[in-house]
Amino acid sequence: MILKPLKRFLFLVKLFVHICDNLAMVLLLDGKKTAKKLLDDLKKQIESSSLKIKLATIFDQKNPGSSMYVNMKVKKAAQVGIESEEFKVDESWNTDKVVSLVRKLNDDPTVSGILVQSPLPETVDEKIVFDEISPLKDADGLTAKNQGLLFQDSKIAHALPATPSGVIKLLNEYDFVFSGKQALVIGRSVLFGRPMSLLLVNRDMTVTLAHSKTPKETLIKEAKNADLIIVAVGKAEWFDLQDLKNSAVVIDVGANRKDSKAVGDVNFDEVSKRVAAITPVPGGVGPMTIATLIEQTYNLALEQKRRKISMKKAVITVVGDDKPGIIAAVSTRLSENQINILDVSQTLMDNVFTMSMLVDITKVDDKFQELQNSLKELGKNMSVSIHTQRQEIFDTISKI
Ligand SMILES: Nc1nc(=O)c2c([nH]1)NC[C@@H]1CN(c3ccc(C(=O)N[C@@H](CCC(=O)O)C(=O)O)cc3)C=[N+]21
Repeated sequence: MILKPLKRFLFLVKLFVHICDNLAMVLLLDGKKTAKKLLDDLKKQIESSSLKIKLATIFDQKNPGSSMYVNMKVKKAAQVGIESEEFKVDESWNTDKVVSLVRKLNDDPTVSGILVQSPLPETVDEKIVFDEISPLKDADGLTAKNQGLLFQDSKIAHALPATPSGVIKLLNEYDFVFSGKQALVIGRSVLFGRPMSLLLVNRDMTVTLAHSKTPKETLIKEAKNADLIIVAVGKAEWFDLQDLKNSAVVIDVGANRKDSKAVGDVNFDEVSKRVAAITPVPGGVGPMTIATLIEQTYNLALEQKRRKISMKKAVITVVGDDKPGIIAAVSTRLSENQINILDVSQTLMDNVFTMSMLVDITKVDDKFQELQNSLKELGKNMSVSIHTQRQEIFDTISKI
């Protein structure tokens, strides 16, 4: 008699466990929502900063994926108040031509950030192009300088590769604990796998970086022990290993198309049944990549403004009889001294040549007098008068 209620109770417990087992208990890591939160916050900051921010994008116009992703980035940037300028390249471009374009954008003070969308046409060596971007304008964090700072786990502020950084932000949003845990990253690209594994090592994880030459048995063994599995192999629904920790978190970095639908690198239906949390595609890593790129463009604009304020400037005036070679001689002397010309104006009145230049003397600030004398001497040799003054003097005069 006393056994009956107990049996019934045990049956209910078993039933409950069975139902829980079969319910989709997996937590979806919502990149769309997290990215929106980040961008809403950024929009407010940009509005109150009243900065004029511009992102320049370079991409292969014939690559359908690139056009689509760049369009998405441009649209999201516009929503938070960042302007874009697009530069389309095709296979008629070689590496040198793209490098010249990047250099022009580096020197353009209206451009805050540069994004080179991968892949560029086969006629262009992409890595050379990445490294030509000024680290101060590297919105996607892919230059050797910025990846080197990541390698060093440097305290110096630097842009991070946008996709792996977006993954970290998403995991943080869900309070994922990194330290001491086991990670498996599959894919060793410069854009993603390499920087991703470093970001995790820097957060005290033990990381396995697997790739196309990793034997299947190794992959199976590593996946079984991993607390965090990140898949970036570029093959639709490729990851379908069954033997996983039920506490594992799976991040799907894939951006593939199947029957014109967006699908990831993970077989979602199979894997999501066996783990604790997973990112969906669409709506996972993709939106986080875009939000991170945009946030970094804003950070670059802030840093550029800070440097502009602390920049030391001088005004150089050249007056004398017009003769060929004056401009060339002065600009050569300036570039030998690592001085950048910020602005120039020239006039010729009754054969009297006048030129004024605004220059950046930040690098030679402590040798200002030497510079003054050197230019004065140069003027004497050409029978023109060259006068150099710090710009602060003009600022003070206009205040009086
Ligand atoms: N220098 C460089 N930086 C990149 O960040 C970069 C790149 N090159 N080359 C190509 C990949 C690809 N990529 C994506 C960004 C957003 C989505 C995204 O938001 N996708 C939507 C789905 C869109 C759809 O396909 O319908 C989503 O996941 O919700 C996808 C893919 C950035 N990439």
